[in-house]
Amino acid sequence: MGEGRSREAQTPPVDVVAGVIRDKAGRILLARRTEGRDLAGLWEFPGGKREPGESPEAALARELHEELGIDIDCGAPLIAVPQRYPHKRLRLDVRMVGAWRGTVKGLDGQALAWAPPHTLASYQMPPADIPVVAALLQPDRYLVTPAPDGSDAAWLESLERALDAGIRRVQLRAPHCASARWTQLVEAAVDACRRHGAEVLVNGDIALAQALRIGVHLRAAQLMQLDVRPLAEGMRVGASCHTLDELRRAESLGCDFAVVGPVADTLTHPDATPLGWTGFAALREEVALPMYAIGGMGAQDIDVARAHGAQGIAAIRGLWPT
Ligand SMILES: Nc1nc2c([nH]c(=O)n2[C@@H]2O[C@H](COP(=O)(O)OP(=O)(O)OP(=O)(O)O)[C@@H](O)[C@H]2O)c(=O)[nH]1
Ligand SMILES: [Mg+2]
Repeated sequence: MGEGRSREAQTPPVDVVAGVIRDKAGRILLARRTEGRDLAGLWEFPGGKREPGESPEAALARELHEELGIDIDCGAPLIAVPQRYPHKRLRLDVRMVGAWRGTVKGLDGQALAWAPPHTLASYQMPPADIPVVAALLQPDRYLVTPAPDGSDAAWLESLERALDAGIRRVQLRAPHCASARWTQLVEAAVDACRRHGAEVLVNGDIALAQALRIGVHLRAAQLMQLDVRPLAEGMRVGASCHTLDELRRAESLGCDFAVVGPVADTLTHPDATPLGWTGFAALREEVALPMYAIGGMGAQDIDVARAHGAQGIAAIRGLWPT
C-alpha cells in the first residue's frame, strides 16, 4: 500500500457498533456528537464502543439503553466499515434495529433527529458513515454488461432479464464494439433501465453520457487525467480503481462510488494478483467512498463484501443471466 506504513506498525482498530433505528414512518434516528468529544457536532448512528468480551448485539443493546433509554432487538448486519482517522482506526459495525421499546431521549445531552431516508446525505457525518448511508440507500449489486458478442436482441433480452431480477445499477460496457452499433444499443439499454427505475452509467464515454443524460463510469487511466468531476452533480460518476492513489483521486473528484478489484480470481483479468478481502478492506479504510468489490464476485458474495466495508459486489458474469 506504500505510504511507508507497515501493517505490523498499525494499531488495532477500535470496535464500534451502531444501530439503524426506524420509526413507524420509516424515518431514521441520528444523534449529534456533543461538544468536547472526537468529531463533535457531526451526526451519527447511535452506538458506541464494544467492551472486551461483549458481543456486538449486547454492546449495541447496552449503548442504546444508556444513550437513548430504549430496549432493542438487534437485527441483521448492514455493513461493517473499516476506517482510518488521523489518530485511530475503527471498524464501525452497523446493525439494523428490529423492534424497540421505550421513548427515545438524548440521555447524554445529544441532539436527536428523525431523518427521512432521502435526507440522510444532507447531514454532516464522520467519514465512516458515508459508506453506511450508501449501504442504506443504494444498490448492493452493480451489473457490468459483457460485450454484445451475439445478436443485439439477445443482449438486450439478457439485460431485460437482469432488470426483472432486481438489478438497479448498470454499467454499459463494450470495449471492442464498433461505435455506431454501440451508440444505438446504449440508447435501447438506457430505455430499458429507465423503464425499470434502474440507474445507468456508460463506460468511459463522457460526451455520450452528457448527451443521453446518464452517468459515466471512468476507467482508472481516465480518472487520473481528470481534474474536475466530468458530469454535473446529480449525474452519477463511478470509477474503476486498483490503487490507493486512484481511490484518492476518485474521492477528490467527487465520484459517487468506486469499483475495486480484482478481489478474487477472474477470467476478465487472468494475470492479475487478487487483493483478497484483507487487501480490499485495507484500501477501504483509507477513503470514505462507497466501494464495490469486483473480480470473481456473484450475488452469494454480498454478505462477506458488506462485512469488509463494501457497498456490495460488481460483476459481469456473476450478474448476467445466461
Ligand atoms: N456511535 C457511532 N460512532 C461513530 C459513528 N461514525 C464514526 O466514525 N464513529 C466513531 O466511532 C467511535 C465511537 O465512539 P463513541 O464516542 O460513540 O463511544 P461511546 O459511546 O462508547 O462513548 P465514549 O465517548 O464515552 O467512549 C468514535 O470515535 C466516533 O467518532 C457512528 O455512526 N456512530
Ligand atoms: Mg456513543
